[in-house]
Amino acid sequence: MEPFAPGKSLPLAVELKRRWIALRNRVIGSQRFQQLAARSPLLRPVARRRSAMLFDLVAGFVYSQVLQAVVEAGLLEQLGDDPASTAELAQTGQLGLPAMERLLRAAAALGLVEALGEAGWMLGEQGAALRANAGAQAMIRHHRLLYADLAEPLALLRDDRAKPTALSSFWAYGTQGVDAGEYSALMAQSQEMVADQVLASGVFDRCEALLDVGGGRAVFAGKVRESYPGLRLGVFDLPEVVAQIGTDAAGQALARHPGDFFKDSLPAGYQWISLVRILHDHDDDRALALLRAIRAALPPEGHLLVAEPMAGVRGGERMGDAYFGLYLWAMRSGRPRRPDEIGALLRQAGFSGWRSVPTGLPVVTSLIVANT
Ligand SMILES: C[S@@+](CC[C@H](N)C(=O)[O-])C[C@H]1O[C@@H](n2cnc3c(N)ncnc32)[C@H](O)[C@@H]1O
Repeated sequence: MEPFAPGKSLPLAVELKRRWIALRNRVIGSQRFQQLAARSPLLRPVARRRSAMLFDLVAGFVYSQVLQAVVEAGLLEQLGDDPASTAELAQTGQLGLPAMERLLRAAAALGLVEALGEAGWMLGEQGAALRANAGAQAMIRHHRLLYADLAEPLALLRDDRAKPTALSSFWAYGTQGVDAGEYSALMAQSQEMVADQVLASGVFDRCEALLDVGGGRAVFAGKVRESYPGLRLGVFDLPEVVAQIGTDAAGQALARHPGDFFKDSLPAGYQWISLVRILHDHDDDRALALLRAIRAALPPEGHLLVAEPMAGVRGGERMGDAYFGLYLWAMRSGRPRRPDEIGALLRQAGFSGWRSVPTGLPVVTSLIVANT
């Protein structure tokens, strides 16, 4: 992107957009407009919504810490069915009474718990949704590492990914001899939401054989099996991860392929390959090498499914660009990509074409299907 030089002519569409943004920002930033909006019955709801959004940005870190305290203090489990008093909750969370009172009031303001007068506390709407979502709870606990890395965000960005971070140490699986158990468990817990989106899209309706590359403990493959019992399934992952796949009937029914996708060739004989939450973990050179290896393993009428939160997708911008943008920066590898950026890598890797497949929840995942 070239630096903007005043007076330099821009293409008409860009110039019109520049003028519109400049005018809008002057109006929104003017104190007179803000006072007018606050007084006008017509503009007041918009002004309130905008200031609430701005305040959420200002206070987001505090909200996340309240969330973490609620999860770690065991409040979701204790308030699962029956109400509990502040004193009971204080005992569970190992907090003093005033501290628990303060936490509960903060959690109530965020919809995590709800006061039941003298009878104590119950889960709020957000708390009830979160209690049913083991994956989200696992991510909240895991965020302790991300927030440690983000304590000085500018320092993290200026460092240009040179120094190890808490997240990069956590994800240094396999290659550096770190136990694969903890990260595989985290991935497995948050997989259900992703698998639901993929299966609802119907992309596998005509698939006969699928290899899930980077398939972890085969949670995704297991969900595919439930929806398509006749489908032949395989999982490729690092040897220590493949070794963790269960030995129950479902685990035995799939082919296990231990290996390193940057060093070993992928097994042939599968009409479809899936990459679920894999590509964005890797910088462009490694992502391209992986796509080339996949292209080489697929038959002439083969397909690749890429499933991950993507950048620039309407409804998923906060997850793709803001959350994963910073998460992967702190991890020191990978980046969220727009569908067209993934498409360009697919073309470079030798795929003949690709298409985006819409999902109901782009914050959970977007989908791309490529053809050989
Ligand atoms: C972010 S996890 C995603 C797991 C799973 N697809 C999911 O969505 O839950 C990345 C997976 O890629 C595997 N992986 C990382 N590097 C690998 C490599 N070089 N070769 C094979 N698998 C690898 C990891 O072991 C892990 O299971």
